[in-house]
Amino acid sequence: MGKFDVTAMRYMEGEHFRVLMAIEMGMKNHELVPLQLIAAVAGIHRGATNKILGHLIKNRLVGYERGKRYDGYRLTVLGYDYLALRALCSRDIVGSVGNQIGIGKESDVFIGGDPDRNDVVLKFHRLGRTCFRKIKEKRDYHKRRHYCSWLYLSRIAALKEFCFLKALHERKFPVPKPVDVCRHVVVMGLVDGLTLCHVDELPNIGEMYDKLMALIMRLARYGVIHGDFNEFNLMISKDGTDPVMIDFPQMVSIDHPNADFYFNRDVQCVRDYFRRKFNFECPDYPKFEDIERRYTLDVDLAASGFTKEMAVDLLQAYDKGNFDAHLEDEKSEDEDEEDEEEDEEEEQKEQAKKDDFNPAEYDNEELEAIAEEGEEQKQTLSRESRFKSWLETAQTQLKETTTADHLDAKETLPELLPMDDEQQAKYKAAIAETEKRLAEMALANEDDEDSSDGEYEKATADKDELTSAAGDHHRLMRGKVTQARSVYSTGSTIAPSDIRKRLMKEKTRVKKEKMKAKGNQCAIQRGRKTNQDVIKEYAGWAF
Ligand SMILES: Nc1ncnc2c1ncn2[C@@H]1O[C@H](COP(=O)(O)OP(=O)(O)OP(=O)(O)O)[C@@H](O)[C@H]1O
Repeated sequence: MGKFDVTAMRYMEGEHFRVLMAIEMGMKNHELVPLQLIAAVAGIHRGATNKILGHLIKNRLVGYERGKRYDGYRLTVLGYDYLALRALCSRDIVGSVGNQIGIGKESDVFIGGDPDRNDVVLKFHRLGRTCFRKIKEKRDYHKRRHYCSWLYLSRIAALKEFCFLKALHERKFPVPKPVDVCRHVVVMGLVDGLTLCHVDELPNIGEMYDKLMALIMRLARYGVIHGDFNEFNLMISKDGTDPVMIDFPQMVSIDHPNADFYFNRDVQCVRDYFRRKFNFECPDYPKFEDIERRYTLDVDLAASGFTKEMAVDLLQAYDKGNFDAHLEDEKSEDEDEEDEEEDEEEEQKEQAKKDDFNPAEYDNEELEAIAEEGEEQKQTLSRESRFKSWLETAQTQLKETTTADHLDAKETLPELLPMDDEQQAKYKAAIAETEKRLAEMALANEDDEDSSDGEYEKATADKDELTSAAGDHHRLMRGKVTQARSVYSTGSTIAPSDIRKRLMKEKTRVKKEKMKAKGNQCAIQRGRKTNQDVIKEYAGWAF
């Protein structure tokens, strides 16, 4: 157990603490607080804030992290300790910090001194230090960060302890003197003694046993049950005569549904310990039925500064056991890798989902365009019957006018049309109409793709027939025997629905590629952007 290193605090100025406080405030709703926000909250120019942050990072009061989505700063445990100590110093509660005198599951206990050099104990609450380090649980915690950040939980744990300490001390229970609470630090009087687990000899074992049982009963008369009344939470004065309760994290009311269970467990704990350690057994011990309630300490505690909401949050954190985010900086590399792998897996899954063509994912503009196309298609389909009848007429006319043989021609079609005006107009109109139909059908929606595709192919064939028939007719009229010229078509051999799908996929692929920038790459871009902002801001200033 070492000394609390407060050396860096000597060299810190008001602005350093302002920046620390800005990060603390930012962390209420940010996992990582961006530089811009810190500068804005602290009211210090961004360049100066950057410099201060550099100093704080060097002293490990602040951490800088490059997150997946954004970069920023977070307060370290030491940074939070410094903030609390600074506030306690300015309140003239603490004047010095010394050695660590105790270490609990959820706290570090240091000896300190007030400005008059009287001893005080500083208990720094650190929730979830030793257990519950599984990644899954941590992830779960991150998802619920908004209500159980380690800052918040440590703070309410300290507040709870201080409220209980105060209430018990006022009622003359043997507890350390409560001095003050700030953030996650409780300041209390020093108990000059040893924890019961470290006491090997007692001047009067029976008397101590009675005192402990009497203490349990007295608490019950006041309406509360300790809940964790064991050798680790009890201190014995140096002369071995007076017990002092130092910790009561699970104190419950005697109206609690499981109150008898907690009460009996406390009693049994003391009995077992005395039998094991001092070989002392006593047939007399208090029973839950013997309790006569006289006071309402439980009600007073409920009405103290520690609200019900805080109690629920704290209990949830204890139950879930996932409140060790502050240990992230101690997290092993393996765990980091696992985290990243899992994140990547999640991203890949998301990506795979997006790969599937889903019109619902397109933006409004695209949806509107598709709807418009649908309308057009409806109109087209309503004219379908007219088109069919027209086509039939054209086909019969063609049969009448064409011969079986197809003849060759060197000239192009427009040049080869010395037909009479009526015939020329008829063919021209038929071809133009067919081409128009083909163009409309190409734009038609894919909802009825089967039917429209069939029609489309049919129309293409008809048009080709019309064109070649026009050529044949012309050649016959000229009395020349020619071969059918190679026909041309404006229609594509790929179905329009396929083309549309491919275009849509192409669009999404381009979008997806843009989204792929992540990790370091993304962080570098963000860094560059921030630098650009800073440069812009300082334009015209000499450094
Ligand atoms: N007021 C005090 N005076 C002297 N020593 C203290 C005081 N408070 C705590 N300690 C020392 O610090 C140690 C840890 O304190 P405490 O039990 O309150 O922490 P904790 O985190 O609640 O521990 P746990 O949950 O493991 O019981 C104690 O065993 C004791 O040695």
